[in-house]
Amino acid sequence: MIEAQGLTKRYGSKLAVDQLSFQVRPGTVTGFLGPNGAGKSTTMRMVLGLDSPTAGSVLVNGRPYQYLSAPLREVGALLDAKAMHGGRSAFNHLLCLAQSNGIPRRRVDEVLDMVGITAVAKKRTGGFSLGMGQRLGIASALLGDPGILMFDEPVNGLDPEGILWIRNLMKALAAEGRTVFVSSHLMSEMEVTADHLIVIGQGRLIADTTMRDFIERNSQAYTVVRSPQAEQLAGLVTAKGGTVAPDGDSGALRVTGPEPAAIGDLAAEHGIALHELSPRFATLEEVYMRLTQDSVEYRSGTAGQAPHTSTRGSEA
Ligand SMILES: Nc1ncnc2c1ncn2[C@@H]1O[C@H](COP(=O)(O)OP(=O)(O)OP(=O)(O)O)[C@@H](O)[C@H]1O
Repeated sequence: MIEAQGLTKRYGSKLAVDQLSFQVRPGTVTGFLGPNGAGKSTTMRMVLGLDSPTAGSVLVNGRPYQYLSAPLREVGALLDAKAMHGGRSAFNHLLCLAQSNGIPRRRVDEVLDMVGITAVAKKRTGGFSLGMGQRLGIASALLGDPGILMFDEPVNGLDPEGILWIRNLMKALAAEGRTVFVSSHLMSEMEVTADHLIVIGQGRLIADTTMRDFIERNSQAYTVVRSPQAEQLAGLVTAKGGTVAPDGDSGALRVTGPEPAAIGDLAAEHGIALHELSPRFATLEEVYMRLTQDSVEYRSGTAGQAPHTSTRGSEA
């Protein structure tokens, strides 16, 4: 468990983290989202004692990081994949870490195997690709078999196979009961990986909730309905208080108000054939862009445009 209480970090006149309070719990993947410069890395550095808070506190398993007797066995982190000695081999990099933390040598082989870089373990890390570097960084995080794992942008530089691997790894670590705290700018990836979200903007907490709640609360669900008797159905839905609009130029209707089941029942009662009845929710990206647009520090000309929607099961 990671617990931040009134966590604040000021760099000169810049308030990078502003009274953040949150808990990251075991057994789930918690996504940490926020625009560039929102304070995610600063927060993660404070969790690891690499930066000290200006005010407030952050505890790892109930204690400040500095007071953990075997830190690598309690929390493993991937913060900056390039932060390693390029002249050393992957094996030696991990061995040094293991030896200085009382971790047995065989664990080095285990984590090399887990992240799939055994074949290049004796090569100098200076020649590693970004993806191999990420895997080695993850191997370092896993070395102490810690109950808490923190990953800052872990899918950076990974190919689709690598991204899928990281997704499954994070889910598996959480399913083992570990605390998994991960930041990413890849919303589509976060949407299928994280169960819980902590969203910050300009150092302040914007949301701390489940993925499902975050999307459902902050977007209006609607149903796409396709029927050869669309006009008749539209009249019936409107009479019941629903709102009907064309769904783009697809010929389908976009119905807001009644649940899909109620629309289906209404159609059946009146002998209206349905060719499609699809519940739709906003994507995480769409909701995120809307909620964080006021706290974006660096903005390009097209940011926030062209929202997309996704088809999700009605249970989503
Ligand atoms: N050592 C530092 N000295 C001065 N300002 C800093 C320092 N570290 C971070 N900042 C500032 O604090 C703010 C938060 O930065 P931080 O790197 O934590 O954001 P972030 O959410 O991780 O951003 P990104 O998504 O771009 O990695 C930014 O405005 C940044 O410029």
